[in-house]
Amino acid sequence: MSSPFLEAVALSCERDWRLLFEGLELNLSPGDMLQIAGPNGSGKTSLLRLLCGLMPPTSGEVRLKGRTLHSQRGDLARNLLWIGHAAGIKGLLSPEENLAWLAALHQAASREAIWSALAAVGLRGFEDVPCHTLSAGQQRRVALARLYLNPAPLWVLDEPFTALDRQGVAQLEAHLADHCHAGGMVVLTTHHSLGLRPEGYRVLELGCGRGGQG
Ligand SMILES: Nc1ncnc2c1ncn2[C@@H]1O[C@H](COP(=O)(O)OP(=O)(O)OP(=O)(O)O)[C@@H](O)[C@H]1O
Repeated sequence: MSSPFLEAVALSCERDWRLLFEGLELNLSPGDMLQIAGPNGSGKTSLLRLLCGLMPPTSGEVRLKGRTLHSQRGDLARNLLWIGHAAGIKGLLSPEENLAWLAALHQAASREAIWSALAAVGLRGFEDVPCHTLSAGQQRRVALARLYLNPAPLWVLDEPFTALDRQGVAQLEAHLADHCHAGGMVVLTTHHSLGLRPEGYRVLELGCGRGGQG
């Protein structure tokens, strides 16, 4: 049997001497969407950071296509797109400039592709204004435009619905579901109840002792 695309094996995470979770197991294969749920401080963001290799686990390991994450750092950018809780964009740069350098971390994008991604998230006409002049929801939309540019199969998203209006939430839900239907994968945290759930949707609840996906 082939390995899952992403797998966490006996994962434990301790921060500031506090054990957030231990023995956590999860796996993702094409088409899957995994929502990490749990109360504030239960370790959702910490888990996403472990899955992206942004910090090491206290014990256990994360495997990408059957191989431990730290042995294949070079492949990570091709396989995984991380969008953190903060929009992660530079206020002095325009949406186009932000997306150009963020895309270049994975694969350079043409100006046409960037403008079309910005149009897809409703930012036509805002391509070249400094991002600090945009509203919170518009800044979030700039970050989310990366989901229209990046070919990585696995998207890891920390609170992606933050600051979006109702139309933005519906559009993002549809885009995530389309990605999964096309064989992509999504891991996300959100306190929002997803209205649109692809077939491979599951929830992993933190904050109730040992981890494990339900
Ligand atoms: N940089 C850090 N250094 C030390 N401890 C941290 C750090 N970041 C988070 N923690 C601690 O780890 C615990 C879990 O934080 P985390 O951000 O993973 O929770 P969360 O479930 O995502 O919370 P929320 O729902 O509020 O976003 C918290 O107790 C927090 O204080």
